[in-house]
Amino acid sequence: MEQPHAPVAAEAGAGAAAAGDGYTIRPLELSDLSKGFCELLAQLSPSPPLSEEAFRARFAELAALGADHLVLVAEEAATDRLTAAGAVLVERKFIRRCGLVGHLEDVVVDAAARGRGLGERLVRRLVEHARGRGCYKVILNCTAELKGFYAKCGFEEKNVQMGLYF
Ligand SMILES: CC(=O)SCCNC(=O)CCNC(=O)[C@H](O)C(C)(C)COP(=O)(O)OP(=O)(O)OC[C@H]1O[C@@H](n2cnc3c(N)ncnc32)[C@H](O)[C@@H]1OP(=O)(O)O
Repeated sequence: MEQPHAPVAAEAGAGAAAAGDGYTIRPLELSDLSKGFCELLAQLSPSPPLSEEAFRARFAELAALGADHLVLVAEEAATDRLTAAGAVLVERKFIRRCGLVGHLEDVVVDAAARGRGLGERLVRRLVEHARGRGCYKVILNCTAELKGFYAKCGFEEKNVQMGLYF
């Protein structure tokens, strides 16, 4: 039986796309909890394993946002394991005639698969989704070490990032 997935799967540019390198980039599915999703996120930030209940609850919340929240993953055909993930959120503003802004978040490629162009492919798909939704820009926060990677993905440095942690 086909696994349920967020409604955004039907959006232009958001569906599964197989490439000749053995990876399929597609929207996150409920079955991805058992395909290494949490282990992948743990390479980005401390991220203890989620219970199936917690994962399902968050998945349902995000699915309710429709195409305004897209999580893409890359699955390796040979292993059925996830090798990359990333998300884009669409912010609905009043300024710019009720303009839309895309926020790129939580981009990660498994350490064993880095340097093969997967990160850039994933980011470009997420950007394409934001553009397709009508966003006038996509923004992100990253460390100075990652400026080169995001420059390769078409981004340029703008302003200063600030944070207030609780
Ligand atoms: C908004 C956010 O989520 S910020 C958080 C980003 N994620 C992380 O820091 C998690 C740990 N790191 C990773 O998961 C990966 O290293 C990523 C996502 C940063 C890069 O993924 P990769 O698949 O290795 O990158 P990819 O192979 O697509 O690289 C594309 C280009 O960027 C370059 N590049 C990759 N990483 C870097 C870097 N750190 N600095 C400079 N250039 C880089 C590559 O050399 C390549 O250039 P080329 O086309 O000239 O060969």
